Amino acid sequence: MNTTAIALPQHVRLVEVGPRDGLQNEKQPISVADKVRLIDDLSAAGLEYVEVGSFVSPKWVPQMAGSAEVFAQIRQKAGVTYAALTPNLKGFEAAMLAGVKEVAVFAAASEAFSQKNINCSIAESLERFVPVMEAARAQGVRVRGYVSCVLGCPYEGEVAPQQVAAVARELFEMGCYEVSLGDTIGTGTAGKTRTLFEVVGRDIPRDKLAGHFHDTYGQALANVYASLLEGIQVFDSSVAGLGGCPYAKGASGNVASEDVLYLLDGLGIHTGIDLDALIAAGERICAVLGRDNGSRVTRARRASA
Ligand SMILES: CC(C)(COP(=O)([O-])OP(=O)([O-])OC[C@H]1O[C@@H](n2cnc3c(N)ncnc32)[C@H](O)[C@@H]1OP(=O)([O-])[O-])[C@@H](O)C(=O)NCCC(=O)NCCSC(=O)C[C@@](C)(O)CC(=O)[O-]
Repeated sequence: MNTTAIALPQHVRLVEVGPRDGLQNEKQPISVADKVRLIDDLSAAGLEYVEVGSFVSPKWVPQMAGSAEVFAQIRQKAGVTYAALTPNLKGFEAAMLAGVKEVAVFAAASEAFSQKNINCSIAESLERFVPVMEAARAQGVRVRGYVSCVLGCPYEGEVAPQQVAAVARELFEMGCYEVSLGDTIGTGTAGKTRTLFEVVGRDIPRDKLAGHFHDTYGQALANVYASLLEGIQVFDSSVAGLGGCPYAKGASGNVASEDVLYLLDGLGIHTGIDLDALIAAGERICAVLGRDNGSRVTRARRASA
């Protein structure tokens, strides 16, 4: 592990995945109006990137079925990227019809998770992405890439960083402008996170990598900090810590956006996001869902108010 001191970045971009990763696993129906309100609250709070939904099979992830309607109704703010997940060409075409300007493809570093999540092997998933990348290039649409299970798999256990690097490299070489490394089940620790970015960073410039940490084992903020030390400047997070993965039993939500923002604010790192507005957005959606707020910062603020 390279432990040489690295200057922390002055600016970090948060990719808000709450409306997609956060809500995709909710069992109760959530109205289009509530999703739209959440997304509009998030952009108003200063988030520059919001993952709005997915164009996946409604049989697999029913909660994302209304993504086209959500796209049609959000108030698109200038300078904000509104993205969607597309697992194949069918999803990409549906996203284009809905007016989506940026998409994400998602692969896994573990074969078993790939089968459970998208019903194909890693190699087959990468083949499916080729026509998506071609269509995206032809239409001037940017594509972000995800790799799941980068620090552990619910079915296979340990995942070697070299295995993650191989999948990430494929995504990058096929044209993903950024690859987000997902600790899907939140088992990663700070040391493993640093090693992961050191290994993947040999093939892909670090300013083309992002960290995506779930907080199942309470390690997500430590892993964000470890990633900052490795020169990573983009993090996926979910307002109020919403979420969990339908194909990773027991996985909790992403690290709460409010808590990451508190960390970054404390380090003097600029994000352009207003913490109070973000807290209000999280409280509002939690009231709609009737669930506890997963942000420690919000809970602490509430307790001291
Ligand atoms: C990938 C498939 C579609 C393969 O599913 P499949 O069953 O192998 O696909 P298929 O091509 O055989 O098609 C089966 C049916 O699905 C339809 N279909 C086919 N494609 C689409 C589409 N795009 N949109 C809508 N419908 C679609 C297709 O038309 C057909 O419909 P039928 O004839 O049975 O009525 C399926 O497995 C799927 O939708 N999986 C979704 C998985 C998902 O969304 N997981 C959560 C997101 S990933 C994640 O959360 C991790 C991440 C990114 O956050 C990072 C991390 O934390 O690790």
